[in-house]
Amino acid sequence: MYKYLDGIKGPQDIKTLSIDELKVLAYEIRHFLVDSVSKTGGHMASNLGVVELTIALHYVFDSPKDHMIWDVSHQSYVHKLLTGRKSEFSSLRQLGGLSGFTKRSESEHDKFDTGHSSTSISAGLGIAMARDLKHETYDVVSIIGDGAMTGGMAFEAMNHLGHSAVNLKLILNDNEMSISENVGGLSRALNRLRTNQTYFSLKGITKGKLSKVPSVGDPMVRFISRLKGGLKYYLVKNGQFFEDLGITYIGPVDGHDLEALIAHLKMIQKTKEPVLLHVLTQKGKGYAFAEQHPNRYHGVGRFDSAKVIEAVEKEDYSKVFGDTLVELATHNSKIVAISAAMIEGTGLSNFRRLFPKRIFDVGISEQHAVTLGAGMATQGVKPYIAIYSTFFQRAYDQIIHDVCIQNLPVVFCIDRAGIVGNDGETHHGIFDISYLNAIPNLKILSPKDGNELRNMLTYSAQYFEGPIAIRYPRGMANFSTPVSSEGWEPEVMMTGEKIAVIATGKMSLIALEASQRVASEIGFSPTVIHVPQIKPMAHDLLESLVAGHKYIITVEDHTVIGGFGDAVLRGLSGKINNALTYRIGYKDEFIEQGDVSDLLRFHGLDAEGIAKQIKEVLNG
Ligand SMILES: Cc1ncc(C[n+]2csc(CCOP(=O)(O)OP(=O)(O)O)c2C)c(N)n1
Ligand SMILES: CC(=O)[C@@H](O)[C@H](O)COP(=O)(O)O
Ligand SMILES: [Mg+2]
Repeated sequence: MYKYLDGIKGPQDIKTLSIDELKVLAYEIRHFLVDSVSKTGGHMASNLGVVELTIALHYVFDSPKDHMIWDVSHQSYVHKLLTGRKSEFSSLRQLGGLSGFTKRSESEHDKFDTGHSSTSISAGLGIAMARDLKHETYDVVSIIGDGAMTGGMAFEAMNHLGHSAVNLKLILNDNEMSISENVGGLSRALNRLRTNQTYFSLKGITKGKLSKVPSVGDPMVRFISRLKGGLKYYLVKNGQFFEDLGITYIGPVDGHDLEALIAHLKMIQKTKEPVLLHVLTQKGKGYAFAEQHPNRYHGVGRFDSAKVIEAVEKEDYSKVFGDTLVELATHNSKIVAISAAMIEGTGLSNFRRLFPKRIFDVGISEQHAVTLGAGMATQGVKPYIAIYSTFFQRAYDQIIHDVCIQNLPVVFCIDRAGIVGNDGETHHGIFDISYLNAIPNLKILSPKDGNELRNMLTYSAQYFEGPIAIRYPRGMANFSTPVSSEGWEPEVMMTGEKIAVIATGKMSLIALEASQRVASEIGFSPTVIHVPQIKPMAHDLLESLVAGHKYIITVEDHTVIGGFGDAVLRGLSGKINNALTYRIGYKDEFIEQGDVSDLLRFHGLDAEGIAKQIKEVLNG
């Protein structure tokens, strides 16, 4: 039971609370978040950091009339709590439950669907421009983290915003962290703003005066906007970069001081030009374990809130990748690793520890990461660019224009290929085969297990004929199967008749399990073939392996539109004696959130579902 939080049905309910009551509300929200997220999993530390900021935003602005755009929106839980969604938190990120991100379909208070980083300024500017075109009046506020601010889209949008002089308000939520420590020149510049001694000696005066600002006519507001020297000079000096772009910089302000936040937000509410309020927050604030280890508490599974989450290394595909790359790099000084703000997630922490000069965290800039690797490859350096499948979408032109046209020996290590689970539709990696298969010169590999991933990486270190993409899924790696092919030719995993089941990646083992089920249930054995190399595909060999089969079923953890099945069947077309063909994978739709096992079952991609479809095909 929470004294204030339980009574919040919408933002109007916090507007009547006093500052002291809002402080109690902030405490209650943190308590609720830790309790609730420990049972469902979710993004913990970022939300704990924005409790006061979100309260202050909803206190000052008038949602849903005013529009708030949360960048990435992994930090939007407090916003969801204040907009009437508390009772749904037990379903957070589960199949059919509350999303972990903002969704327009979920609430009138969610103004844009996000999940990928650095879109909030573009989206906010688009909304604000549409508002002006329609002669409407409301405020648009984009809330962007210091990590998300490193993304190219944010810079492109600020460049446009300053020039267009549209009334858009930016809140820079600066906690000095991306998922791990934030990097880059911008991060250093923000650090200078935070630690400027002149500023802190004046901070008391600034805050004291600003917190008394009641309206646009207030002397302090006029004072700030009129002065060319003094305080204005001093504020301008602090945010020179933004000011030069045409965006008024205000701050920094303590993001856990409700009174100061409210005063500053009221001040920017009055401006009609582009303005950025720099807010300093602490990631994980108020929960000691998360304060000490903000990266461990960035995205969590279910956890015991009374104990710290230990940094255990899971035997997942990312670890296989990271461990293998360390082994390869130990013997080959030309190997380097490139990551776009995902060192931990992609399994590169040990690599960074052992080879700090040969790893490059470029911030949230997948496009730059790819072209950076291309530049290195022209000089004989061997870059391994590790990016999640979903974020790799960002770099499509760079993959084609900068790597594949020049046929450069870059290795793309595509983590989280296939469905990822609870992050949902913005994060599933179910399009990479479709979008990569069309690109000439690119070799695409898709291991069935951890052993095969290791061998593919070893192979890639000796491969200089062009670029390679190796795609592997989120989750624990299987090591139980021997790797029979080093040339990545199709591998017959089970010899049978009539039906040929052709799969790739982790689905090969699931298809094998399904086929073994069918064999033990009804005594019928299909042929099961694993295809480790999707492009170029060994169609001639495949043709001979499926000869005489009446039905061909392809299986992939990917969309069937332009996916693996299409690639198999395109190459076999006209050569398979009118065999009937079926594609098992995701239909032409975005896939919802949920545990991976639930989603596979729901879409007929678990062993039981595939076995059922094999039997249906057999029975006509
Ligand atoms: C294009 C893209 N690349 C990578 C990510 C993964 N990612 C999610 S949150 C995050 C860090 C964001 O840092 P910041 O904006 O400062 O928010 P904080 O977590 O510190 O609150 C990253 C890298 C993403 N969502 N989108
Ligand atoms: C919000 C975001 O994009 C990341 O935090 C993502 O949720 C990480 O996913 P993994 O848990 O698979 O590393
Ligand atoms: Mg941050």
